[in-house]
Amino acid sequence: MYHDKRMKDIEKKIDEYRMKVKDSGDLKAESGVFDAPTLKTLYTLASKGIIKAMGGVVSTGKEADVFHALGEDERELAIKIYRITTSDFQKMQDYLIGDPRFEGIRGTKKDIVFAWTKKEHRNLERAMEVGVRVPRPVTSERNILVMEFIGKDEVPAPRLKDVRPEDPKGIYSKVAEYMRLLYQKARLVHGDLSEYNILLYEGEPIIIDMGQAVMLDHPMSSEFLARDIRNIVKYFKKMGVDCSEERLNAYIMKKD
Ligand SMILES: Nc1ncnc2c1ncn2[C@@H]1O[C@H](COP(=O)(O)OP(=O)(O)OP(=O)(O)O)[C@@H](O)[C@H]1O
Ligand SMILES: [Mg+2]
Repeated sequence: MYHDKRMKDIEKKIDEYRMKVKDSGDLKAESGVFDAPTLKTLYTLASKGIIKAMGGVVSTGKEADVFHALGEDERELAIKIYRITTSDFQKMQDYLIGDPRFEGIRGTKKDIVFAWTKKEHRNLERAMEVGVRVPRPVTSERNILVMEFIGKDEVPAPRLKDVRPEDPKGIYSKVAEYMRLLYQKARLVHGDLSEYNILLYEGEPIIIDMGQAVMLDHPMSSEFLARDIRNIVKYFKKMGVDCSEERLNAYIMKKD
């Protein structure tokens, strides 16, 4: 076949990954991520020319694994692969409910994970459109989201959690502005915002992990916002920034 080589490269990378996984005795990751349908989806993305080569694992988690990859023009990509077998469907369904964009998504676990992947893609697009710095989404296909890799030469940017920012006050102001833009312009609440889901790249905060973000008319959106505010204020207070939940809330709510 004409795209044989590309596929072989991907296969090889995946085999290497499997080997690594086997060596560490962690078979869960292996069976959870690269099931046959996921492999097929990776092949589809490769045959469309979106993925040129798979790289190493960036992160393995409960719901998803993130890999490094190369795309067109050697551009670095992050490939987020949601697990079909081990994801928390109940939770996903709760977050999909009340979202007019995904009304009536029921069906199999697979359908829910696919809708979830698309939801993260759309949320990233929406956030980007209103000026929030997020990884630029490239495409999504079934349970795989392809996006801009935040980092350089296969090294991902650290999470806020992993570093002590030089200018915590400046970073706080940006994060507060992003929360406000999300709320006022995109009509979204992140829903899992904390130092775990903000990367620091070239001195700039970048918001990630938007799968669970909900629109303002979601029944839990106020609670999610209150929790996001609590997390952010707690973290930046620890970094010595003068901030409070009340003031951040007022700033987010302020209409201009
Ligand atoms: N676009 C990206 N560029 C670089 N690194 C990324 C990117 N997206 C995610 N990562 C890395 O992968 C990790 C997990 O990604 P993310 O937070 O989106 O998944 P998650 O839903 O939290 O997964 P889980 O909660 O199951 O671990 C992040 O903490 C970050 O280190
Ligand atoms: Mg995360």
